Amino acid sequence: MENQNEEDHMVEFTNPEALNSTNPIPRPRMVVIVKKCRQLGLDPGGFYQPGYKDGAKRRLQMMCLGRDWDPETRKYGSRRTIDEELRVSSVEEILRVSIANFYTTSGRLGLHQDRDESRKSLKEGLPVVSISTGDSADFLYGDQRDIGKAESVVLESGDVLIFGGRSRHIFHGVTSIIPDSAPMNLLEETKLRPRRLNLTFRQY
Ligand SMILES: O=C(O)CCC(=O)C(=O)O
Ligand SMILES: [Fe+2]
Repeated sequence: MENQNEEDHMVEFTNPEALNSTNPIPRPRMVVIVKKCRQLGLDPGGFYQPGYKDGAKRRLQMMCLGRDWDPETRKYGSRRTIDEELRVSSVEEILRVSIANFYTTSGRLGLHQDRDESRKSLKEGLPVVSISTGDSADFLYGDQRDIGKAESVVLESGDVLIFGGRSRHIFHGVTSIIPDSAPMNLLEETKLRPRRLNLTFRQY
């Protein structure tokens, strides 16, 4: 959010519901999600390795469903035609923005805030809903961009992490992917290579 003062960045982790990790997605549903992402990801307009403004590459593969987020300009553009496919999902209909990240075992995502959504969405603290599948990840979060002061939690396949309200502006990132930690039956049923797929949903 532009012109946000330092105080607005402060996050209090007093509301456990604002940042929680549970395991609510049943495996058959996960299989459907992973297969759909795999199919969309292989299409033109699917997964690609985004970069930073300075030319460095991010250490993950990304695909936007719903509005298209440009990691270089950090702005949302119009929808991609490929979206029509996933619009069958009611969650996507409501929340409008979904970004899929695909991590190999060397994948990482530095500490950052999700703050490119509309001023209204950010101000209201509308939650980011994050679904993890495949290999587990060491996920870091905190109220400052400081790895040394951040807390960590392992996100496993099937975990849903929700950060909204006062936790909407947490700094967060992925420090490592835990090799060979994906549930074997998920890999067998989806033919997903043993990697991590993360889906985030946001209201623009
Ligand atoms: O992969 C994750 O768990 C986090 C993804 C994320 O923070 C993002 O896409 O903004
Ligand atoms: Fe994020």
